[in-house]
Amino acid sequence: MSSQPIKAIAFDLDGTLINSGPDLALAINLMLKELAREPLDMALIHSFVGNGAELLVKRALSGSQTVAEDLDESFYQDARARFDRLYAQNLCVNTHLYSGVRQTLEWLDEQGIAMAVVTNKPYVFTRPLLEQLHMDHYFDIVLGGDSLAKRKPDPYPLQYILEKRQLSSGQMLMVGDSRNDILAAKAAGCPSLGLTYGYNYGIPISESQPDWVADSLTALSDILNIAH
Ligand SMILES: O=C(O)COP(=O)(O)O
Ligand SMILES: [Mg+2]
Repeated sequence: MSSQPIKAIAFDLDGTLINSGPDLALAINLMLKELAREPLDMALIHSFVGNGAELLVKRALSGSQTVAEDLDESFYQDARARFDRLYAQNLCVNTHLYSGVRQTLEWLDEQGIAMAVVTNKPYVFTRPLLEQLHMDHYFDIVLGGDSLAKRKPDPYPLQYILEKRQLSSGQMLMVGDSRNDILAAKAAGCPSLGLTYGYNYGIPISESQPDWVADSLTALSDILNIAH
């Protein structure tokens, strides 16, 4: 456990704050339909989430976690353009905040905790999604998977925020559902909370050994050790 008080939190988005899996699956299956391919099972598509849109689309076209070696680049580019259009049209059909998220963000805001979003989702989808879900005002820093030169599991996005906020790594908590979040936190020297309900390639988040594991974001009040 961090010996320093937590002053800031970096939140992952997909599978942590919002249940975006249904709409990601919707857009992927609409893309496959346009390509005259069979739809994929929603759980399988969810297991492809975590490394951003490029790998999501490439995995979907391959039908597996491992991208097919013979996947044609121009076929991918065509499919990706279709996905980008279809996901932009369906960002918020079934996407919603997980239970306890809004109340927890509201409470953290009241406590003066500085909050950022660090997602691997392309930025072009991230900002409109936060706005459509009326949660953009909680975050003064929002980084998409393509906002900086490197993305999670690289620590660079977290180091970028620490630098901006003039904080040491022990003062910022990373909260996420994927091993990429925990790997980024460990590499940056930040403490981490792993949530059990999101998308982690079908693997329990505890295997990544975050400092804390919880079933709900409301656990943050205990972790931050501030009287609620
Ligand atoms: O879009 C993804 O692949 C993952 O997004 P996340 O980093 O918010 O979980
Ligand atoms: Mg996630």
